[in-house]
Amino acid sequence: MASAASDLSLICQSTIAGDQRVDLKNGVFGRPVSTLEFRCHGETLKKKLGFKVRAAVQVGLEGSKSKAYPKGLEGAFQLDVVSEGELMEKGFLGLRKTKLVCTIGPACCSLEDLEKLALGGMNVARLNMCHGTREWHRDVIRKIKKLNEEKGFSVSVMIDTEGSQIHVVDHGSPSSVKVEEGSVWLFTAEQFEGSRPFSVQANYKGFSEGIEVGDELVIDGGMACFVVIEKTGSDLQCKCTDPGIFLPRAKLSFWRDGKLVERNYKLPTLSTKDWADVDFGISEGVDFFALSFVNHAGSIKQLKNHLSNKSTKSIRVLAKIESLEALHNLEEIVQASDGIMVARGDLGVEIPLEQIPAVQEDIIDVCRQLNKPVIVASQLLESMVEYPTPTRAEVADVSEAVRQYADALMLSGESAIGSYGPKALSVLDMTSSRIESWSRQENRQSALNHYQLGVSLPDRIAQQICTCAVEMANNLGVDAIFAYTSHGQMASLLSRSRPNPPIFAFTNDDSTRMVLNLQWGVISLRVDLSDDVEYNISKTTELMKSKGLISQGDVVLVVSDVTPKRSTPVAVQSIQNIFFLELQMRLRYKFMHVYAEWNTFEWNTF
Ligand SMILES: Nc1ncnc2c1ncn2[C@@H]1O[C@H](COP(=O)(O)OP(=O)(O)OP(=O)(O)O)[C@@H](O)[C@H]1O
Ligand SMILES: CC(=O)C(=O)O
Ligand SMILES: [K+]
Ligand SMILES: [Mg+2]
Repeated sequence: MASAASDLSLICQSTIAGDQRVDLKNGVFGRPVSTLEFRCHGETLKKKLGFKVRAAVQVGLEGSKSKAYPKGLEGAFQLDVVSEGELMEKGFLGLRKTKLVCTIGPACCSLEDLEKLALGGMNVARLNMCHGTREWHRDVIRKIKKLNEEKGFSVSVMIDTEGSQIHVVDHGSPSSVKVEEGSVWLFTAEQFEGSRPFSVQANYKGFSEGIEVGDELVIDGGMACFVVIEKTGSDLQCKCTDPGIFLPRAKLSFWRDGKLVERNYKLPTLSTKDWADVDFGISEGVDFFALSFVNHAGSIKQLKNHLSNKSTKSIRVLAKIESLEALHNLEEIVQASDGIMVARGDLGVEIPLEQIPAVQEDIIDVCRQLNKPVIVASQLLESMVEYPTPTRAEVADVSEAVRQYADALMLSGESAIGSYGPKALSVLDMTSSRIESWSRQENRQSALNHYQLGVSLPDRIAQQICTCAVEMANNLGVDAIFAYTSHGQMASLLSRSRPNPPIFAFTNDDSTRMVLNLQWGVISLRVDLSDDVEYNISKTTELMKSKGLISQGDVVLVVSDVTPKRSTPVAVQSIQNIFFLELQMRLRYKFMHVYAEWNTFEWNTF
């Protein structure tokens, strides 16, 4: 261990040819800090390390018995029952990495149905505020919390706001209305009761602003098409050019010369109803808000600001990318948010469908660069709303999203109103596990084109350490990565590099535990952490062992962002100096937790 103290070089066995050097000499206050160095040593080092790491955990386990644990560490150890069962049954590499989100609706809102979904691997339950009453939503949230508490699940709750969008008013008429070619329809904002033949009410009176005769009106991204033949005031007479059907709340978009007519309706991203839904979500202790029809970073910042004033717990804000404008402002939106949903349903109303696959891949890529979790949503298994098996094309679509390393996949109508919700969930579960395993075998982990996330030195160090830790974990073939993390930052940085082994994130913060549910490859556990990392490692290893979750010979790589308390008081006059030293300690400290696993235990073993 002592050898690490003065020389801050991290030597990492790597199969990548050539030297990789990360220079941290820019330093703090103009003084050099140190150098992290990754060297490629080939087979010799690999063997040696492999053996020592293996020996290490065994020694760690034996040695831990004689240690007195600090107060607090004896407490709770919460791993959700589903991950525990999966781990027992399939081992570390059998744990699914891709997370699953289910939309809750009338078909799955009983306690029994929710339990079935939880058992089937639902990580996050989504409530769409477009549908259902306040009481219904409250009831569902409470049932999920009850299941978590009483049955040991760890299902997070997401509220998806209604947002503002131009659509057809639902008059409670038949679930679909046929549109024949050549038929002429009136589109109006004028309110009427019940259904009127060949008349459609739009939900917003400015729906036809800027629209001209000759423009194309597309229903739900192509369910039916019209051409505008007459405009009187805000009313439009439209003739059907491509027959199809109207579904309830069908969405309207206008096109001219093959391009979307982009109009600024000045509709708020968060309406009065949305704000009321947000406050309801806060009071019910939800974990995520997914903000519909985000167009720029401002609305995300506004909501985050509101949450930091109103909520005692940390609630994450996801931006739904479902408009052309959002695509124009993608990077600033991703930066401002805590995660993204690729909302392909509404996105397909604003961009041609054939562009969706490429746009999806681009969004996922930006999210990984900027280290934000991303959900791929809508129509993944649409045919399963009605049928018990998916189409081959749907399975291919799911596989593609997994292969692109999306953090999570989402069911909408399949679980909310379909007859085969749990079956659809198991299709997602099995398909993701299969593709993940194939990706590992094919060694398809593409090196991240490393976007520098942090600006400050500690942030840059954390990023380098996590990237390197994942490379080590993959190259050494370790069984699991343990991360000790208060706010989840370290766990998320590890997830960003999509390691082969699962990441067990031990956290002392309940909300961190729940929000990590959306992060690829992370299994979060609630434990009482000490500020002594050595004890954290010994204790959690022992607890995992006592539950039969790890055994002799397993190789675990440890990363920690829980830093020790300073034992000496800060002298104000030499504050610069102390900051410098502290940072060095921190660097050394973190560094040692990637490194220490072989260095410390080398010392223990021999
Ligand atoms: N709470 C609910 N109550 C009744 N029906 C629901 C509920 N949630 C979803 N649904 C049904 O499931 C379908 C798919 O759900 P989804 O959440 O994708 O809705 P959506 O209306 O397409 O809107 P969004 O664009 O916000 O996702 C909806 O069209 C609706 O019929
Ligand atoms: C999920 C959603 O809102 C959409 O796909 O439009
Ligand atoms: K919504
Ligand atoms: Mg939508």
